[in-house]
Amino acid sequence: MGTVDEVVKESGGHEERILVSVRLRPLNDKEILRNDVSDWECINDTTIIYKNVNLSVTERSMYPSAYTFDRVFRTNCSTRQVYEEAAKDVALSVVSGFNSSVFAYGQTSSGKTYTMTGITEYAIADIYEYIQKASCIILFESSAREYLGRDNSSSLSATVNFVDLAGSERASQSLSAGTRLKEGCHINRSLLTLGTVIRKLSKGRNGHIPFRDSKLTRILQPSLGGNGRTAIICTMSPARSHVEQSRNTLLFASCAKEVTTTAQVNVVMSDKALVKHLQRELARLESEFRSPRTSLFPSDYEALLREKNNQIEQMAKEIKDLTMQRDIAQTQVRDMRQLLGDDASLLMQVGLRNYPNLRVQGSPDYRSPMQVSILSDTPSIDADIRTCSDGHSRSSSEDQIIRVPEFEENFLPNSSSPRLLAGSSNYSESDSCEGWDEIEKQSSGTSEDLFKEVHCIETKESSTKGKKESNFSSPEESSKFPAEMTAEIGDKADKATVSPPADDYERVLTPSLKINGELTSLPCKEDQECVSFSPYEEERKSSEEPLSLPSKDSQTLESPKFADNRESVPFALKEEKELNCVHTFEAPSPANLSSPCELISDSPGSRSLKLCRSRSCKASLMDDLHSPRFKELSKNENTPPSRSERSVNSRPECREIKISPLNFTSDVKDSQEKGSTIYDENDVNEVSKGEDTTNENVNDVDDACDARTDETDELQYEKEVKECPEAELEHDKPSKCVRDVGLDPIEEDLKTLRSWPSEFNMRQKEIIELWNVCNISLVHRTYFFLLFQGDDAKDAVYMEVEIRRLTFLNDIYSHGEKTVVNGRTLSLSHSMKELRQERRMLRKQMLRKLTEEERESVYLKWGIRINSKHRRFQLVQRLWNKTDDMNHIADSAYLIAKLTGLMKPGQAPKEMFGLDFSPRPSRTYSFTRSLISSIL
Ligand SMILES: Nc1ncnc2c1ncn2[C@@H]1O[C@H](COP(=O)(O)OP(=O)(O)OP(=O)(O)O)[C@@H](O)[C@H]1O
Repeated sequence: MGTVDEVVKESGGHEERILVSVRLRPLNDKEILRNDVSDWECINDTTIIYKNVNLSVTERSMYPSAYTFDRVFRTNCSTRQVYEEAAKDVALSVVSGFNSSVFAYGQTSSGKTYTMTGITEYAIADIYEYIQKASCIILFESSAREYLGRDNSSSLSATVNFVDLAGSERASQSLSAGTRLKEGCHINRSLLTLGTVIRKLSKGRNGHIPFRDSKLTRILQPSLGGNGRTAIICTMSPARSHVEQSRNTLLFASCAKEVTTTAQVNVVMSDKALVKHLQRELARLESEFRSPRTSLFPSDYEALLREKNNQIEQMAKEIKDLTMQRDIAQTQVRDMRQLLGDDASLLMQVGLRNYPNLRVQGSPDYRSPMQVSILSDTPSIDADIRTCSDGHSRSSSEDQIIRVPEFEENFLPNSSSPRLLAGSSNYSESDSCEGWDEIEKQSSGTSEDLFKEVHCIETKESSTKGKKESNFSSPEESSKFPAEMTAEIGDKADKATVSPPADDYERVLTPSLKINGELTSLPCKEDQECVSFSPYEEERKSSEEPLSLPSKDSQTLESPKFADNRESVPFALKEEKELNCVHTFEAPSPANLSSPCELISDSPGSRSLKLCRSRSCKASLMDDLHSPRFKELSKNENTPPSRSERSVNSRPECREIKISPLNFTSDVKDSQEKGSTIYDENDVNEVSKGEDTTNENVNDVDDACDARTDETDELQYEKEVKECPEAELEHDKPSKCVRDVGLDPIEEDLKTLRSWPSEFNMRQKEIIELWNVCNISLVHRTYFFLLFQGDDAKDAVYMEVEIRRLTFLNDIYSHGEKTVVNGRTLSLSHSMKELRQERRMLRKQMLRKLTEEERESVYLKWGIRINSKHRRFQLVQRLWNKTDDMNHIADSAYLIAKLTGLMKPGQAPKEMFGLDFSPRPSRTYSFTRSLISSIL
């Protein structure tokens, strides 16, 4: 027999027969005394036989001699054994919710009470044991239900009956009378009814079952009627004297053996539980009805499985990518830590060589927390920051120097930002660091030197008599051009010979003809190309594509952006070995406003290039010729009031100066030896002092300028201003005419330098405001902001260019107009769109460039909740939005520099903002492409 748990598990609602057993008791003392014999014998566990050999043939034919039941117990079997094998299974069904009954059936004194007493005791004991275990379980389940909020008030309800029937007895044998006899009759009737019911039940449930014929059968109906398990233990005496009762008992047992019952679990549920159960069932059925997935076919399961597998693969890839990113980040952190662990000399080396100084404007005590936070891995930063702060914009080496890490990664300014000019776009292929190294090699110390060289030329030029310079440089001798030009001015200033440029050169210039001393503007043939040098220019479509060369540019100091494209913009200057430069202006017609320069010719066979060189001319490279700002500037205090009255046609005094190739080196050397650097204030003063001498040497040019004053019409003037505004200024100052050709910026810059710090701050704020209004690229702003800190006098030029450019854009945008630059339409909406794209890029870069800790630090600093939903979006939206808060501006710049892996500012070519004074690297360098690759 199994345990209670096993019984519970095995209980089921299936049809089964009544378990019938027979227990044979031993002869009792009375029977023994009577010498009664035992005629019954259990031959095995299931069969009992009648062994009286004295029966007649008739008796033998009437009564079977062997009876088989579920279990037969011999006389020596214990009640415990009877219980275990004949009653326990049924009795313990009650704990599983089945009704159960255990009967003891047999004649009087056959041992019914003797058997049932034991069985009941054992059964109760087992049930009690089960209840004890179950109580713990139920208690636990109740707690769980309570915890889970489940209401399960259903319970099992079953009964177990232990029935000790009265024994049937023959009235004759009991010798009872009176009430005892009457009782015996009722008992026998009940037993008879029970027998009848059993017999009928054994034949099936067809027909009427007389359960109500006796109280006994009415009571036992649930146990016999089907919903319950029943075990009948028939007890019998082995004595021959009771053979008839024993046969009846066995007959009863045999009938009972045929009776089948179908026991079912009796579950009792409260109304509340029933309602909830039904509601859940209803919800489940509705869910199945709505969701076809619950009734998926095998094919659907396959598709679902494939989908899940794909998702798993996708997630595995993402995990792999994230792991790789994490490893990279860890490597970077490790490298930085190693860097931190290096000695100070190494830091200095790294800082000076590989991390060019980035000058940062700041208030005296300004120190950007953001900077410290972001660049905390760059040890030199803090030190540099601490040692800085001069109180205002940098103007010396004591300025704050910020080293932005990851400068090996270049960045790409937004398309709306000024692009690298032609030369800049032709840097080399991939190794940006190498490119920078190249720049450094070629221009170490360099831009300054060359700038000085240029101004030395100007100084020297100023010392020549009546000579004017042209800044054209032949492609073959670009680096020498300024000197050559200067020399030519010195040698042939009075020749006014036309040096016809080659076609290609002519193509990029807006020529104007000067015939018999009169200049005639020629339409610019390549306006678009000329404009392409504006700051709005997109990167060149191809490095091989000949770049348009505005005459202004060609007049300006040697520009790297041209140097790289010299081969594609061949000049005839070398062949001609002379360059005519006419210190005069052409006032272009409105149609030719974009014409940056004019080509003049005074003879059919030759043409003179009217070259106007001035700072403004240089600046105009980056400015739009239509810029109203330009017009305003042209009317500034440095502009003689009479300039607007000049006429192009009345410039006889503006001689054409034939310039032949010069020895740049020697000239530069001479100039440098004289210390005539344009931005050296002392030198400037010297130049100013030497003004008279200069004037004497250039009288003819001065005369020309004077003469022009009376003939200039306003329109022409404006055109001139747009093209060569500074040069025009020189015409207003005859006494300075020649010197001004090269040195007019000096005086202007000199004035500026005297109040430069405040001037710088003012311009910087103006630029920042305009950036904001015009939706200029944040990367461009950042680069410009970090690059130009006012510590260099020539920054003024760049800032002026930037202001003009932005003013122009603002003017266009404020009128809702568009402008087309190099085939590209610029408008406010377009700039806004590009700004949004750039912000998206920056958002992505935050994940790539900043560690999680850094990002959290940034969020905290910028007042953004770390767990807010669109925290990166919020952050990029705040960048550069407080134009009046320089701390905010600096923080924005540092963050963007970090995100974009800003290029090495100290080595970055400033010409990307329109001007350049440094030589170009000989090798090509796809700077723009490297920027793109660094961002994408
Ligand atoms: N298996 C047995 N082993 C030994 N003695 C037994 C056994 N069965 C019954 N007896 C004895 O037989 C006598 C009669 O038993 P019991 O009272 O249980 O019979 P009964 O069937 O209940 O009679 P009644 O129907 O009158 O109640 C008792 O003294 C009992 O001890």
